[in-house]
Amino acid sequence: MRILPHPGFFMDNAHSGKIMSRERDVALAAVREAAALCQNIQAAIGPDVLEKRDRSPVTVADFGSQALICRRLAAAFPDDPIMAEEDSTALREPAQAPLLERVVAEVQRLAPEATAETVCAWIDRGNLATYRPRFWTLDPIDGTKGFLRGDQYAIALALLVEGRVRVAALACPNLPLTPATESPRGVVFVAVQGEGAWAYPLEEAGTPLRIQVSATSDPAQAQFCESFESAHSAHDVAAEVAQRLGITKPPRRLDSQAKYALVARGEADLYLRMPTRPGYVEKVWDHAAGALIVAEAGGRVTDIHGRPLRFDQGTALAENRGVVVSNGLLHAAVLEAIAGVGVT
Ligand SMILES: Nc1ncnc2c1ncn2[C@@H]1O[C@H](COP(=O)(O)O)[C@@H](OP(=O)(O)O)[C@H]1O
Ligand SMILES: [Mg+2]
Repeated sequence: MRILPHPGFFMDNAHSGKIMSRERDVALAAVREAAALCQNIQAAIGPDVLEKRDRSPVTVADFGSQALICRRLAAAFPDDPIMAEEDSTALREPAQAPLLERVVAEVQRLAPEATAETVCAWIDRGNLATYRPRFWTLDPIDGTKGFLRGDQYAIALALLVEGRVRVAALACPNLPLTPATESPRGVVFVAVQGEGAWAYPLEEAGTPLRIQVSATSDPAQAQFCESFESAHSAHDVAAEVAQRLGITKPPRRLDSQAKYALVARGEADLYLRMPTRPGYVEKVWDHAAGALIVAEAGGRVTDIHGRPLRFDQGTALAENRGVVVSNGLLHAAVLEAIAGVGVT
């Protein structure tokens, strides 16, 4: 694969750190394999699925992706618990037998030994719900709505040790490898704490590229991104914050943690996730991988009050409210604007 140069990237063949290298390699291979399953399923989604509001393709992909990743983690790190989004309870109900059959058939394309029983058992390896000193967190398909629309989605995997994200792998099958317009689609972002953030081609051949956040320091020049879905992030509130900052560029709206990736590689300067309803609490698997990738690319991640994200509270970010991601340089100004708008 041809790697297209871009000012936000630089090549580095010395990407061979030993710390966590096995975890990194396993995580990368696992999300690549799950991405192949998701791509097979997304390619077969026709307009009828959207018209009928048939969520079954994303359900099959969600379960299949989780099964494949948990299978790989179980083989490589049998003692590591996994906090993942799905569990097999609904899938095991007799009425769901046709759905389970579809999941098994998709998984078998990549893991021929799969059976209904092993698939359910792999999925249920992801049932950790409480804090552990070392655990993995997984969103098998982040951005389910984007997946169904044929837009952006991600497969997000992270290893947490003592509440800190140490390794992250984020596969974005529909995101171009680089921001260059002619770039091929499909990229995996990988970060190990202390070793920078890297963009790998989704397919196995190709050299990883180191990524960095932008150098934008004037808030008025900032490009921000936010959820496609206004139910996940208050677009009107973000617009008020943007106005206070003097931002004139319209927001880039896309699903999934691909938003973290855009900030990490300097394609966007900010990602704003403004709380919508009082009761919603963000989930660990929706942020852990993206947060390390941005931090290792030189950026900053906090909640709307400037607090670091707490990944030691179980499945929920119970101590946080909303999320603010920036290139670091803009962070203080954004938090001030949020406070000025009175977001709570
Ligand atoms: N009211 C809400 N506020 C914020 N996030 C929400 C939400 N309801 C659902 N979500 C989360 O938003 C995620 C998608 O984020 P985004 O809008 O950035 O694509 C969903 O993940 P899934 O797609 O894995 O279910 C879900 O966990
Ligand atoms: Mg998610």
